[in-house]
Amino acid sequence: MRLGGRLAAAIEIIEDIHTRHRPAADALKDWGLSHRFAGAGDRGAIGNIVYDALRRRRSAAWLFQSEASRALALGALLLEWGLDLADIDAALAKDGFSPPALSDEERRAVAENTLEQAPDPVRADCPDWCVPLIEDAFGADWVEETAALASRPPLDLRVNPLRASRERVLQEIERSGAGPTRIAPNGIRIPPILGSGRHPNVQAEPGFRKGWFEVQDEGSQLTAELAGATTAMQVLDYCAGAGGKTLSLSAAMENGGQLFAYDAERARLAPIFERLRRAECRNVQATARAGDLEPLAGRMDLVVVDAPCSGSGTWRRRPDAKWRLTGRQVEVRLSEQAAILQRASRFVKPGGRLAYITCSVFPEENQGQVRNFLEMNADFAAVNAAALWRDRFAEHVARSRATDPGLLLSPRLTGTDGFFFAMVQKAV
Ligand SMILES: C[S@@+](CC[C@H](N)C(=O)[O-])C[C@H]1O[C@@H](n2cnc3c(N)ncnc32)[C@H](O)[C@@H]1O
Repeated sequence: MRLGGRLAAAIEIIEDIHTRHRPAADALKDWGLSHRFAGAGDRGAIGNIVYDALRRRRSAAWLFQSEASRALALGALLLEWGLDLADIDAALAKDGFSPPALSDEERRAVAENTLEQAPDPVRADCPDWCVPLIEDAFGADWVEETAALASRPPLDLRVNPLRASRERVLQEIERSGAGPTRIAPNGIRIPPILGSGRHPNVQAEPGFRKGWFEVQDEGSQLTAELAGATTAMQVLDYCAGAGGKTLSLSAAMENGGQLFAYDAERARLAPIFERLRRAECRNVQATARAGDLEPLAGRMDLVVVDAPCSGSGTWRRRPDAKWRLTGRQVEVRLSEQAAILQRASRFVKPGGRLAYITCSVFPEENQGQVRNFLEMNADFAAVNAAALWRDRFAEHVARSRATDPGLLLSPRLTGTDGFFFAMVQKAV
């Protein structure tokens, strides 16, 4: 397929996402199944147009003064693919499968509506209702910070030090353009792809099957590092999910101590068993039965709560979620988080710590939640997260944003997904 046909496919898929309110990944998968002639390169390029259109939806709509799927897809090419109108004209003219050529009205709209004149929420590419929340998080920088959440993400890997060194993994994937991450000690980054390119399928590498590395955003790696798990500890990962942080914690514990991985949803936890086996993590017991945790009450050195959240820090990777999210869903998350924090805190021993992590940038899910917890639990006090960061990542002190309590990571500050980290300690 050439660019014209790929553009036509992307328009069809964006239409499907909007009219049927479906996740982008599902719409792309269905399109692939019903267009089996399209190769992997075509599907990758079409996916890039769709995801770019969703990331830059308001900017694209502003340029064309239209919310139509066609405007969003064309906007993606102008805003993210480095093409101009002449490039698009040439691509459409060459390909019989192209959508109709640009109209005079479309050309006039693009000429008249530059992004410099656009209102802040348009340049930030976020829904209006989120603006007060994001402004509260980032103050005067909120437009630039939110715009960075609308950029293409890198592909980050975490090397498993139980199985391999970073140098060894870098050698294995050297053709991918990978290099060490800037901050995380075990991280590898393959930079964001350009245009129609695709990240390599790293999970097909022999090293992946041998447990040398996992796919994990650098921000997730950093929050797991900050939790400070060490060899002899008793640790509970209370919202373990598929185990991204569990694997990091197990490696930090050098397979020593005991690590309990719990998730209330059996299906979410299911992939952890294979991942633990592959990574040769031998200090982990995983369960979805809350009753199994009872003997651990009051005995944990460290409890990690990687709470369910709005996911607003991951909008680079899941831009469709940005437009589906509602204030009501955030409210539901807020009450879940408060309940989980309370329940998980029962397992902390006197003098032990609880790390609270989200992949949200909204203060009410983050420092607001921790403040409420501290108000209701006088036997806990905040640990200085900025000092923890300084101790571990001394060369990168200026990067994270201190909150009260906790700290925030973001694409613009740390080059990672948006993550919040806070630590509280129980009185002895
Ligand atoms: C952000 S995800 C965890 C991601 C995981 N820690 C990782 O690094 O891959 C949040 C998890 O919390 C789980 N969860 C939701 N409600 C819960 C509850 N009441 N108790 C424990 N886990 C819960 C969800 O099933 C989900 O897997």
